[in-house]
Amino acid sequence: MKTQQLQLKKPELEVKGLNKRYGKGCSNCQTPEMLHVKDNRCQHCGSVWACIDVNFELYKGEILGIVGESGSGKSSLVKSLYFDDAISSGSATISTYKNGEVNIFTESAQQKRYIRNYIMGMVYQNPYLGLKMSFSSGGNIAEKLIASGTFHVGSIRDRARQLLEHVEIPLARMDELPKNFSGGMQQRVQISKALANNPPILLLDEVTTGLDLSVQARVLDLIRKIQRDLGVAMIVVSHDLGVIRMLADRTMVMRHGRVVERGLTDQILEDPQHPYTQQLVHSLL
Ligand SMILES: Nc1ncnc2c1ncn2[C@@H]1O[C@H](COP(=O)(O)OP(=O)(O)OP(=O)(O)O)[C@@H](O)[C@H]1O
Repeated sequence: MKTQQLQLKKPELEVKGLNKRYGKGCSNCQTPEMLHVKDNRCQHCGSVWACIDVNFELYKGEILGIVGESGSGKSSLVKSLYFDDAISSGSATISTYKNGEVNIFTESAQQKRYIRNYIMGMVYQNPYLGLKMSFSSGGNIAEKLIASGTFHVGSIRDRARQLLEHVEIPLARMDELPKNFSGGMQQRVQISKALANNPPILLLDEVTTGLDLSVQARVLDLIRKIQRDLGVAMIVVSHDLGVIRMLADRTMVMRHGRVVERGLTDQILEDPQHPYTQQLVHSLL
């Protein structure tokens, strides 16, 4: 989707002024502007401003890539959005949640659980964070469905079959523990679990990092297929511009907690403006 087309639509997710600090902070780092250093770490108390004034929109059915070197704040951003980590300040609204009129970060714990169950799915780099390895693959999906109020065993198994088929897990393995699966299969089960309740937004954090190239390609194909078939809006986090090039319509480049460049992925790859992006792009060539 092109930028002009996107701008005519209401964003699915809109994030404004998101700040996230790890650590208690001290009189020298109450705000990120006070740091006066090249990076985002306070030299006095060691606190880190992992996300600094992050603003962006995510539109229905698009894939937004977030790229940057290790420690640039990519994971902190998606973990904050999924409420894994509490933010320091900022707001996010979702058009399909209370008409986009409520800052999701100030909602109650119960409402945040609702958002995690129905509105957002998350796929982690480490499948141990997204899956219960002592539950079968079908059981993992069932857990998500039960959390959202589906209790009929037949319906749960039907939905689990449908989801596992979608991610190309042989149905004969539905009752096996995912800890016996390969890394690529575990990621595919994680994706199916994250999609269990048809969330309009899917967050994917370095989901192919550490996989063999051929396995990586299969997972990337699957992500593209899901976007095509289901029209889910996705945020794809990766340190690898190759992954971003394959998947993302638009891309944001992060460095030391800040977004230093954003635009159509092709544009960023062909004509990077920020010296840091130029460096990233040249390392890909
Ligand atoms: N739980 C935590 N406690 C303290 N500091 C943290 C914590 N998690 C992340 N950080 C710091 O926040 C900064 C951003 O980390 P983050 O994991 O978001 O970066 P990233 O771009 O996702 O990198 P990577 O791909 O290596 O995970 C880093 O300086 C990191 O050390």
